[in-house]
Order: sequence, then C-alpha cells, then structure tokens
Amino acid sequence: MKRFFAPASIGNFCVGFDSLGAAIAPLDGTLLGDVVSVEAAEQDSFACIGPYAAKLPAQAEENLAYQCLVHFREHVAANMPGVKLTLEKRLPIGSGLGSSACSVVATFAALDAFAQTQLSQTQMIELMADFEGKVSGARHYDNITPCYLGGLQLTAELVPDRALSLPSDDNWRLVVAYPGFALNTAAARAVLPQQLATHDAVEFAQRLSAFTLLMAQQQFDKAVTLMKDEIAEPARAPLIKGFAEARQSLPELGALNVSISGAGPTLFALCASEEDAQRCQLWLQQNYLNKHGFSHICRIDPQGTREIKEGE
Ligand SMILES: Nc1ncnc2c1ncn2[C@@H]1O[C@H](COP(=O)(O)OP(=O)(O)OP(=O)(O)O)[C@@H](O)[C@H]1O
Ligand SMILES: N[C@@H](CCO)C(=O)O
Repeated sequence: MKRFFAPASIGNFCVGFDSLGAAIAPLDGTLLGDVVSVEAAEQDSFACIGPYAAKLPAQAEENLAYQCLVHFREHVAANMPGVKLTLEKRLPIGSGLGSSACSVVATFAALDAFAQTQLSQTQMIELMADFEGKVSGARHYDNITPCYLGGLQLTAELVPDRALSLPSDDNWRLVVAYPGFALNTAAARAVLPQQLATHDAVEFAQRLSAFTLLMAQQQFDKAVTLMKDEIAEPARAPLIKGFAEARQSLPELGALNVSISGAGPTLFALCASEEDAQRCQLWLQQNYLNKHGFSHICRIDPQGTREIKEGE
C-alpha cells in the first residue's frame, strides 16, 4: 500500500498573484491537508472518507481524486493492476487553502509511487496543473507546486521547470484562519479585473521581482515591506465578511502583513514571532471564525507531499 499526505498551501502569497505560493504546516503537528492511499485490488474502486468527505459530490466520477485515477490509467499507466483508492478529505472545499490541489497532488504522487512510473518532476506538475485548471477555470500553479514540492515557490508557465524554490525566514509564523464558509475559486476569479492599467502592471512586476530577489538574498525583513496585493485583494475583499476588519486590526497586534490565502476566504497573517502569532490567532478566533471555522499557527512546510505510514 502507498499512502501520501499533501499539505495545504497559501496561493498568491500576497505579492505574487497566480505566481507565488507556500506550503504550510501547523506547529502543533496537525496534518493540514489531504491523505490518499492506494492499494492493490481486483478492480478499481474509490472511497472518500474524512471530516470534509460529506461536502463533496457523492458520485465517485465527480471527485477529482477518482478522475485523476481514471486519467492516470488511460494516459500514464495502462497496465497498472486494479487499485482501491481512498481519499481522506481533511481540508474544507473552497477554502483558499488549495483543497482541490491537495487531492490532485496526493493522488498522482501515490499512483506514481504505486505503479512505479517514475514521471519527471515537470511531467508530474503538468499532470497536476491540468486538473487544477479544470476546477478553477484557469491553469495556475501556485497551489500545485508548493503542495507537491514544499517551501515557497515562484511558479508559473514562464518559470523554468515551472518552479523556482525561494528561501524563507525560519522565524516566520503564519496564522491561517478559515472563517467557516466556502468561497468558490471560479467565483472569486470572476470578480478579478479583466485588464490592468500599464502603471498597475509595472508596479506588480516591480514588487514581485524585488520581493523574490530579496528573498533569494535572504533579506527577509526588507522583502516583507513589499507585500501588497493590488490585483486580487481589492476585488475579493468585499466577498469575505470580516476581512477588512482583520486587515485593520491585526497589524496592531504584531502582524507584519495580512492578506487573503489563495482565492479566500481563508486569510493569513505573517508574524515575526510566536507571541505575535498567538495574539493574532486569539483575535481571529474571537472575531473572524464562525462555528465551522478553524485557525492554525504554521510555518512554511519544507517537505511538501510525502509518503506517510498508516496511523500517522
Ligand atoms: N477531492 C476534491 N477536493 C476538492 N474539491 C473537489 C474534489 N472533488 C471534486 N471537487 C469539486 O471541485 C470544486 C472545488 O472548488 P474550488 O476550486 O472552489 O475549491 P478548492 O480547490 O477547495 O479551493 P481552494 O483552492 O481555494 O482551497 C468543488 O465544486 C468541489 O465539489
Ligand atoms: N492564484 C489563485 C489561487 C486559487 O487558490 C487565485 O488567486 O485565484
């Protein structure tokens, strides 16, 4: 049996719309992400379990993990023996934490290991990005590659091998808060500006290029000062109840930056210490989450998708 865990991720990472993303891991060891297991069976079958399984369509054919299995058998490993594929859905849907990416990445990683197909990193990323594109209506890599490779990734069609890994500050603490309601990614993309003024496009390029270079040079404090999203955040903030208040209140409690995680509605607060992160988390628990919400203090997850043992 092969069992793989794929971590949650923060798409856009504020300053890199559709081009920057970070895998995250709660400090308390919670597995924030999806788990997929593949075992030999007489014929193919699929099961979806876990805390968010009931939020997904009941039909296997409508589940991305099962669709990945069908695609893998048809296009990658026609001779693979029958398998039982089980998805443990541990991330809410439409959360902004890269939930569909987690299912897709964990499934392809588990199938590749089970069938010993040894696809290259770029082949795997392309396979995964095809599915992400189907769901959100756009082929963006900023959940897929951090989820797969771990770390903070500059990642897009034009980036060589689709991903360039950036160092990050080990002291950074990322408070992620899922408010407890869903925001469909396609809907959150529908409100984006269709065009950018030249001035805005130039500013975006300046910010992202300076941020990535400063990160590469490990000038983390300077890089943080560039974190601003003038493309997606103004359009999406009105869709996320409580975001504007959090954006205003958390810097006073020590957040260096507050932004939307991916397409939202999860938000993240970047903090320089655990004490600041705890203050921000408490505020978010009291003011941002409904009874279905949750929050975690995380670090950037350097590992990405990995094989795990049963019981882990
Ligand atoms: N295994 C799966 N995981 C997540 N979504 C799935 C899965 N299978 C099918 N879906 C469907 O795909 C769509 C995913 O929607 P959407 O892109 O908004 O969510 P998401 O990927 O969870 O968002 P985000 O990347 O912001 O976390 C939903 O309609 C959901 O029912
Ligand atoms: N970059 C994507 C991430 C979706 O999770 C977006 O902001 O729409």
